Amino acid sequence: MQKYVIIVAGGKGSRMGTATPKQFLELAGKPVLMYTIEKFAHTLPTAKLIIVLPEAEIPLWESLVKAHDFAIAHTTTAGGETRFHSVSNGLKLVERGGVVAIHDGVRPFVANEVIINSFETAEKTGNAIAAVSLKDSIRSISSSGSKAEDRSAFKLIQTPQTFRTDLILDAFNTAYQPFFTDDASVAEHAGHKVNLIEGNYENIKITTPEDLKVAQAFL
Ligand SMILES: Nc1ccn([C@@H]2O[C@H](COP(=O)(O)OP(=O)(O)OP(=O)(O)O)[C@@H](O)[C@H]2O)c(=O)n1
Ligand SMILES: C[C@](O)(CO)[C@H](O)COP(=O)(O)O
Repeated sequence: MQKYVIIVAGGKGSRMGTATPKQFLELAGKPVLMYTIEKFAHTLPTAKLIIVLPEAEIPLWESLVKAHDFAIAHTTTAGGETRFHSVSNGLKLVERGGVVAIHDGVRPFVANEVIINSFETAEKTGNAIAAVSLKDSIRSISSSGSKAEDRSAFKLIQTPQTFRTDLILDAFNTAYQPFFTDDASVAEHAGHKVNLIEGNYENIKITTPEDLKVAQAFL
């Protein structure tokens, strides 16, 4: 089966608060997005890599590719208003009959084993969604205050979220809903049972400034 990887890097990074979107910020002299692409390229050398970028930042990416002599073959496409729209644009470059991992460009520390397991599981079952258990206590919040909850009833959801391409192409053939915060929610909305696989705790989503300090430590 042909393997595809869609790396979504079409966001603005508003919570990071930097003028340059976080996916292009450098860690030890190299943009975050290059680390993420390298991880997939080295783990799955035959996969087709599709990188979704903010339309206005495509020239910036092209200049970074030149400046860093970045030689990994990939196709770029423009993102959309939300992550759902960016994934939809990436899926336009994917054929039926394959398997596709959808991964956040700002999660450079995904483990090789997680990537491999996600493809093996998705090929067998239709989908594989990386997740980890909570380490902190949790409380639900309501107008009357807060209440302790059973953390074993919850998981933190990561990417990659990997699917047979027929399943996810059909699932994304729907109107955007605000609760589509990831690809699993789109597949579930289309009636599919979501299969969780073990993620890795280093696989943080670089979102706010302190995450950059953690990322430095993981290099
Ligand atoms: N319209 C969008 C929004 C997000 N993403 C990508 O989805 C991933 C996870 O999103 P998030 O961390 O929320 O990134 P941003 O939307 O850029 O951040 P913020 O919400 O702080 O603006 C990121 O790699 C981001 O670039 C995307 O491709 N297109
Ligand atoms: C896809 C995701 O990374 C899974 O945890 C997450 O849902 C993205 O959320 P965000 O609202 O774009 O930060």
